[in-house]
Amino acid sequence: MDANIVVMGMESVGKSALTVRLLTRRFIGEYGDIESIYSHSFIVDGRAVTLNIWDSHYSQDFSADSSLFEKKVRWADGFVLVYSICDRASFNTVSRLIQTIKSTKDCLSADKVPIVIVGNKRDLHHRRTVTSEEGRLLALNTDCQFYEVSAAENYHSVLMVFHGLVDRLKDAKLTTKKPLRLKGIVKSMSAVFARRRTESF
Ligand SMILES: Nc1nc2c(ncn2[C@@H]2O[C@H](COP(=O)(O)OP(=O)(O)OP(=O)(O)O)[C@@H](O)[C@H]2O)c(=O)[nH]1
Repeated sequence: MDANIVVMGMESVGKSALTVRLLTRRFIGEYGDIESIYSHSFIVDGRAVTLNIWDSHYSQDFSADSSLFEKKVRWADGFVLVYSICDRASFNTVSRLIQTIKSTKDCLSADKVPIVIVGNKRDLHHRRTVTSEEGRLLALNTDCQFYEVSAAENYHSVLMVFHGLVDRLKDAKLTTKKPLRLKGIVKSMSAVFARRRTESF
């Protein structure tokens, strides 16, 4: 299976940290201002899966950025929507994103859009402002999957997020590959990963 994934959420919630964790198993702390599409292959239930993962920038106003936002949404087969458990505004943003994504996708398939909601920075529980129950409830009400993770502390939980999304993609009966049409916007990774990119992630 081959699928396009967009990672979205407000600034500083840990979108790059999650993506880089999946790709390299590492947490490096600072990620700079990179927006890239990465290709990552792994085996899920004995089956090879390749995900093209777009670690995307957040735009305050989806409508101001509507054409790019729409392009991202249409390109994507599945979504990882990230908030920080210490930042309520980022949680509210995920809720808005879900509605906007569902209304941007075709009406017929809107209910089935594979979306995983991720509450990140679980290690900062002493600064928590969004409870786990709120995350779970949002997922329940919007027919999404929910995980709380710490990209800083744990690779396994991040892997589970992407496995969960693959399950959703399978449920949506996605089996065909779409070409990576947005290659032109791919920017080079930071020096940290430039070396690693020659290796297979
Ligand atoms: N404590 C903690 N810090 C985290 C975690 N994930 C990310 N961070 C930190 O949060 C900050 C933002 O992380 P990024 O991965 O750059 O966040 P982003 O959402 O990609 O941010 P933008 O590129 O600005 O949209 C960095 O200082 C990270 O080190 C986490 O799980 N726990």
